[in-house]
Amino acid sequence: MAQRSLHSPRLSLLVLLCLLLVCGFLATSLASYYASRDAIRDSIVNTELPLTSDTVYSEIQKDLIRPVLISSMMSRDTFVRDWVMSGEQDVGQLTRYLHEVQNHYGAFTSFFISERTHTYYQAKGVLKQVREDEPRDAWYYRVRAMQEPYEINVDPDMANQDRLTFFINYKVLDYDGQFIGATGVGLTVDAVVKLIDQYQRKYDRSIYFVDTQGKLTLTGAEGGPFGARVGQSLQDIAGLESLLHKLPTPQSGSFEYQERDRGHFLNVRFIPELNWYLFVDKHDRQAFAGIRHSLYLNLLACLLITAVVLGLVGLAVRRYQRNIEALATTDALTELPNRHGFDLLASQALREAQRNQNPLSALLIDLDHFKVLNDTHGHLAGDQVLRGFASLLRNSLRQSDILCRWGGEEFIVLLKDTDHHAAFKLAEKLRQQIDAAQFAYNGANLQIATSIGITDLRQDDTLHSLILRADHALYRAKQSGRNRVCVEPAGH
Ligand SMILES: Nc1nc2c(ncn2[C@@H]2O[C@H](COP(=O)(O)OP(=O)(O)OP(=O)(O)O)[C@@H](O)[C@H]2O)c(=O)[nH]1
Repeated sequence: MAQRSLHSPRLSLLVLLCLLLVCGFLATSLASYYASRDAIRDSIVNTELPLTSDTVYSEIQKDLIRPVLISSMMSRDTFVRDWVMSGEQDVGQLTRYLHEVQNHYGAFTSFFISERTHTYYQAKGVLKQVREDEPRDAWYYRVRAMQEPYEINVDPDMANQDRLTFFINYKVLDYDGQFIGATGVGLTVDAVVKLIDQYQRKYDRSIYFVDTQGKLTLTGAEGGPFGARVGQSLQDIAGLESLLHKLPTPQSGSFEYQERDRGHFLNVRFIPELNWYLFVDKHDRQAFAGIRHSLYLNLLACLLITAVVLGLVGLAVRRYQRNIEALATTDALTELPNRHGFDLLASQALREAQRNQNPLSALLIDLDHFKVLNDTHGHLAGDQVLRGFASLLRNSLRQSDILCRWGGEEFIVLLKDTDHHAAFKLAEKLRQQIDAAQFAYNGANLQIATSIGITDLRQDDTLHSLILRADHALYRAKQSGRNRVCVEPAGH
């Protein structure tokens, strides 16, 4: 019971320490994880995505400004207007003109559509006649009807294997301001698509364009969000169905949405030249992977540190407890068991002897006139004699005998398997040895005599009754002149 009660505070201490360490480590690790997450999130929302959006936007503007100027010049060109107004006589003249513009300015295509004949001219010659009921020609009728002098449009170029092309469509007016046709140049969006691809690969983000109806208009080579293709509506893409309704207002800004188990950061910018939205989209799993990895490493390190600290504290506490236990049962001066230590050892020895009906004798040993020795030579000399006496006793007894400093200058010995006759012989031998012994102290040789009381164990004895009888025997030894051995046999 005593052992267990010593262990439970140790266990509580270790559990408490473990809780403190785990809570402390968890709190600091999680706090730094969430702080880093917020910092990364801020950087994505406020820096990374807007920067990508700016770059893509400026790339588009760069690509568009030159063609807009060229188209503007074409629409004001007197040759074109004169040629139309003089009845579109020599097709070769206009074709050469368009060919020259296309080659010189590096455009992908150049065109003129005549309002009078509805002929679509381009660098290679006449392409076709535009018709109001042909969906592919709707753009022309739109341009004709619009207020603004020009529009930028993205369409498949039917003259060039339907490659997606930016068209700058300018209205051409005669000298009286009457609409006589539409002209302009087209350039492929390959450069923008390449840029999109490069950014998507390098920075792990999706870049795509969406029109005001929510339809994907331009994506990287591998498609838009979740592989969606141009023409698909955001409303048909799982996870993005409700996105359009939630988009930031008025037209540009940041937005976050959830796609099953991962969050997305979205930067949306309205591009007035195209009447499109530019979407730059990044999911958080990749962004947070690094700090999540460090969080796991942190927690692992914390676990290891906790385990090591607990192990070391456990060892230290166990050693400390052992020392305390030893101190509690050992006499510091003689290093013999003290009365508490003796109680533990003696009770067990008594039980064993009584159970097995083995003889056992108790010797109560008291130094004679020790007070005189103390008074004459000093207390330290007394201590030295007590140490020497204890060591002499220890050396004269068997390992199995139980020896203890009972208090002051009194010692007790339990001799296992020994009746009072044998005990008497041993005690007498001890008494003579001590009588003859000299204890060196400070240049002097000190001598001391002992009185010894002996008794042996009865079946009904307790430790108390056994010692009481030995004490009677000791008393008789003292009374009858000291330096002698007296026996109080069990029968008395
Ligand atoms: N130096 C020293 N003296 C101690 C220690 N413990 C007890 N004593 C002394 O031992 C002395 C015991 O004195 P008494 O009980 O009168 O016994 P005594 O002088 O041996 O006389 P008798 O036992 O009658 O022969 C006291 O003076 C105590 O102070 C100790 O650890 N060191």
